[in-house]
Formats: sequence, C-alpha cells, structure tokens
Amino acid sequence: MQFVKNHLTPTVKRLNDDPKVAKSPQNKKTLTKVNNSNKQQNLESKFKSKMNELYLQDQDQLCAASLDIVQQNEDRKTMKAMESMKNQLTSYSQEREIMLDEIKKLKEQLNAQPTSEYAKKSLILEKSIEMLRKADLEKSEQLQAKEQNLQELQKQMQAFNESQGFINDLKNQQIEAQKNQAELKNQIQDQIRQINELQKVINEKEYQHTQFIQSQQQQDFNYQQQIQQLQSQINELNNLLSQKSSQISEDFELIKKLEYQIQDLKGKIRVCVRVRPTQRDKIQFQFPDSFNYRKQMNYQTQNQRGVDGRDANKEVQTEFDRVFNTKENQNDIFDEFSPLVGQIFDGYKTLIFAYGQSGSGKTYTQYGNPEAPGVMPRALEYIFSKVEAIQNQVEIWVQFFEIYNDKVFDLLADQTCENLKQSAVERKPFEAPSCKVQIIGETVKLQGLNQVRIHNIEEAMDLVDVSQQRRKTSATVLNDTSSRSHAIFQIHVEQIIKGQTLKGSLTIVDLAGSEQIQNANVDEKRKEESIFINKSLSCLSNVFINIKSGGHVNYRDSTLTKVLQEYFQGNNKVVMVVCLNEDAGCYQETLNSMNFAQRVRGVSINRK
Ligand SMILES: Nc1ncnc2c1ncn2[C@@H]1O[C@H](COP(=O)(O)OP(=O)(O)OP(=O)(O)O)[C@@H](O)[C@H]1O
Repeated sequence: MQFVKNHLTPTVKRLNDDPKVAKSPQNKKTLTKVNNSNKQQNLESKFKSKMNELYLQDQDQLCAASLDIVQQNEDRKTMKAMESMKNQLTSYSQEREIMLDEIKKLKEQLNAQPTSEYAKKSLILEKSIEMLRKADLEKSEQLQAKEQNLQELQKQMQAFNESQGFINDLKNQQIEAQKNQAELKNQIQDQIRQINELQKVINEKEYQHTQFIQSQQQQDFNYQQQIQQLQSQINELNNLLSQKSSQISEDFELIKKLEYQIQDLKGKIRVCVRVRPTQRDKIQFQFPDSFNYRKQMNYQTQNQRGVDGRDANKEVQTEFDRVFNTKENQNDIFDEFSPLVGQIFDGYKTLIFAYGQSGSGKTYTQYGNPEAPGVMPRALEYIFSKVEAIQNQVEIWVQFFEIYNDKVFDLLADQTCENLKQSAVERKPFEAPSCKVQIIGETVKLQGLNQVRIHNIEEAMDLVDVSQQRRKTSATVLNDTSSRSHAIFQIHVEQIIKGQTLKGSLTIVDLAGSEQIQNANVDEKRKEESIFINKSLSCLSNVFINIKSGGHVNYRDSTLTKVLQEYFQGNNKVVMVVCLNEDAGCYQETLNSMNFAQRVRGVSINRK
C-alpha cells in the first residue's frame, strides 16, 4: 500500500498542477490519463484506509470480544461478538470484492491505453495489486487463524459451560450438604439440649443419692450402735443361756433319772388293756373316773359265769398298768409308750406285744393305717426325729419276720433299702424263707434273717408299706388269715459314742389270734396251727408269771419266747397290750383275754 502511495501520488499531482499540460489535446489525453491515475490513487488510498480501518477495527473488536468472552464468560455475549465479527468480515469481503472489481475495471481501462510509461505504471500497479493480493491473502490467513482461535475459544467455552454444569451440580450438592449440615446442627443442638436436661436430672439424682447415702450412713451408724448394744445383750443372754442350759442339762438328766424311776416303778413288765369300739351291742365296760383313773376297768357279767367261774351278773373290777378306753386313739397309745421307745437310745430294749382274739385291734394298734398310724410307724418317726437331734453316729437297722407253727419266716428276705419302693408295689404272693433259731450261750441268733439298714423317715415309711404288703401276701401262703402267725418287727439302733457301740432295740409283736377253736370239724391244719399258737401263748404267759413271781423262767419251750428272751432280762421293758372287743358277741373271748391279762399281771380279780 505504501508502495502504491509512493509511486502514484507524485505523477498525478504534477499533471494537475501544470496548466499548459492540461490545455493541449495531447495534454488532454494525458490529463485524462492523469485524472484516471488520480482516481486510481484515490481509490487505492480509500481502499488502503478502509483496509486499515477494518483491520484496526477487526483487531480491536476481536480483542474486545475475546476480553469480553474471557472476562464475562457469558455464552450469549460471546455468540453475539462472534456474530458481529462474522458480519464485519462478510461486509469486509464484500467491500473488498467491490474494490477488487473496481481495480479490475481500472486495470482494464489502463490496459486499453497502452503507453510505455503507462505500461510501466500499469506493471507497477499490477505488482502493487499482486502485493495487495498477497497482503489480502495474508490477511485472510490471519482471519482464518483468528477464526480457528475463535473456534478454539468456542470449544473452551463449551468445555467451560460443561464444567459450569458440573460446578452447578457441585453447587447444588454443596447447598444440599449445607442444608443437611444445618439439620444436623439442629439435631446436635437438640441432643445437646437433651443432654443438658439429663445432666440436670443426673445432678438431681446424684444429690438425692448423696443425701440418701448420708442418711444411710447415719442409719448404719445408729444400727451399729444398736447392734453393739444388742451384741452385749446377746452375750449376756448367751452367758445366761449357757448357765441355763447347763442347768437344763442337769434338769434333763434329773428328769431322765426320774423318768427311768417312773418307768421302773411302772414295772419292767407292764400289762395294758385297749378296748376297741363297736357299733353293735356292747359289753358294758366302765372306766371309773377315780384315783385309779386309766388303770381300772369294770364290767358287768352277762348272765354267764364270771372269769373266775363264780356268779354271773356281777360287777367285776379289773386293774391294769394302763387302760385305754374306746375313745382313746392311736396318739394316746403312742404317748404312753414313747418314753420306752426313747430309752432304746440309752442302750435298752423295749418289747411291745399286742395280744387278743382275731379282730380285737392288734394289727390296728401296732401298725394302724395311713389315716391312723399305729405304734410301729410312729416309733420310726420318733426314732428318726431323735437321730436328727443327736450328734452321735447312728445306724438304724430293721428286721421283720413271722413265727408260724413255731418256725421263723423272714419277711424281708432279699430286701434292701434300695428296692423298698419297688417291693411296696409288689402284689404277687410272697413266700418267706424260713430261718433257723440258733442259741449260743445266752444269745439267740436267727440264721439267715435279713436285716435292712434305713437312712431316713421316707425309707422307714416305705418299709412299713413293704412289711404290711408282705405280711398280707405271705398270709395267703402260710395260713388263711394273718392271725394264725406272730408277726415280729424289730428296729435296732446302733450308736457310736466315744468309740463304743451302744445298741438298743424296739420289737413290736402282733401276736396270733388268741381265740380257741371250738369246732371239732376244723381241719388238721387249723388244729395244728391252734396247738402251736396255744403252746407259744402259754409259754409267753408263763414267762410273764414267773418273772413277776420270781420263779424259774423257761424260754426254750417255744420259738416265740426263745427269740424274745433277751427283752425279759436286765433293765429292758416289756409291754403287753391286751386288745379287747367290746362287741357283746365277743364276750367270751374278751373274758378269756382279760383272764390272760390278769394272770400275766399277777393281780387277782376283785368281785363285789
Ligand atoms: N381301736 C380301734 N378303733 C377303731 N377301729 C379299730 C380299732 N381296733 C381295731 N379296729 C378295726 O377293727 C378291724 C380289725 O382290727 P385288726 O385287724 O387290728 O384286728 P386284729 O386283732 O389284728 O385281727 P387279726 O388277729 O385277725 O389280725 C380293723 O378294720 C380295724 O381297723
């Protein structure tokens, strides 16, 4: 452009300024050419200035647009800037096209007037145009480059927009997180408030607890003082108690001595009578309420001969060691005998017989039933209560056997305390094995007789069941009714005292029925049974009578007296309970029993 300016401008100026040149035809032609040349120069300068203007505008606007894009980062504005730039470029190209056309026309005009100078100038002009074109090409390349930059910028804008979306998401998340944080803050504040309230409650409780502990400590202190006072009182009482207990043990010893004296005074052989009640016609027994209360029993003979064979319808007075009337129960019976049971712990032996006709209450008295337990279960209970109370090592053993036709049969054969319960439910007939009676010097031994150790009252009661059951089942094997045999239950108490064994025992005998067999038609078996029963009961009464009278006592004539002889010796005690039936139908047998009772007691009957 500068080149065009430098070469064209002086020529045109010179031609216009010279008036001579302008007036001649040659000159006119020349002047026309000069005017054309000036026009061309004007156009060129116009073109040049326009190009510069556009170029500068273009540069400034591009920069401004870029800055605007970079600074504002707003898509819309960028797009607008780009739009206007494009528009400008388009208009610039259009203008350029127009200018090129004009230049082309000028060139054609110039070519139509060939002069050497003009040709030269035209050549120069062409070169200028060529340069212009080159510049134009460069310009368009620059524009292309800028366009590429612009596209690059657009891409960046797009990326930026995308990242803006991501940032917006992040911002939303941040807002959400801020919300959550605010909620959390609220929750935490709530919790802190609750914790504060709780802390208040805890403080209150702690205060109460402290108060409570203080009051407790005060109470404890008071209690301690009371305890100390009580302790000293207890000590005093203990001293008093030990004094009293030594006094009591002395008293106890005294009582025991007196008890023994009473028992001795009652006699080592006692005969008691028990009358069982009946709902039918009764023998008129009277039990006088007198000095001899519980010892006397009177009755009226009933148009029959009295027991001494004298007049009938007389009032007969009898006296025994104890009379149990029809109203006295099982408890009254055991109360009478319990001191004798207690003596077995001092090494004594006690023997309690029940004598009487069949149905007079022998078994009821000795064994009883679950509702009204008799002497045997009560004695076991009593013995075990004593075992618990004493410190000594104690063993309790039991034996149970029957004497039938003078032979001994073991009712506890094969029995142990372990199989007691099972035996109690057995219902099959039990065949008791016989045992041989062996006499070595003064001692009598029953060979093979089993002895069962029992440890507590439960086992003792199981044993009562077994013995009752076995006696019943055995009766069906040995004899028709149990009253045909003597049933003997023995309880042995063995104590270890200071290394010494102290043995005591209680024997409970349910004798065979004492009734006489009147009927001559009874079978041989019954007759034989009767002979053995009569013989053994007669031997027993002789033993009683001879002991009372101080005569010679023969135990060897019957197995019954043989096996029980040790009970009649020394300080041992023997009790005969004669059971009577007040039923008028049993009158004769009752008289016979009373006769037996009187004989063994050694007191004659008084008659009025
Ligand atoms: N004192 C009494 N009070 C109430 N009932 C009694 C009394 N004595 C006996 N009995 C009842 O009389 C019935 C016969 O008694 P028990 O079996 O004891 O007679 P027993 O003399 O043993 O006869 P047996 O010699 O035939 O065995 C039984 O039902 C028993 O319950």
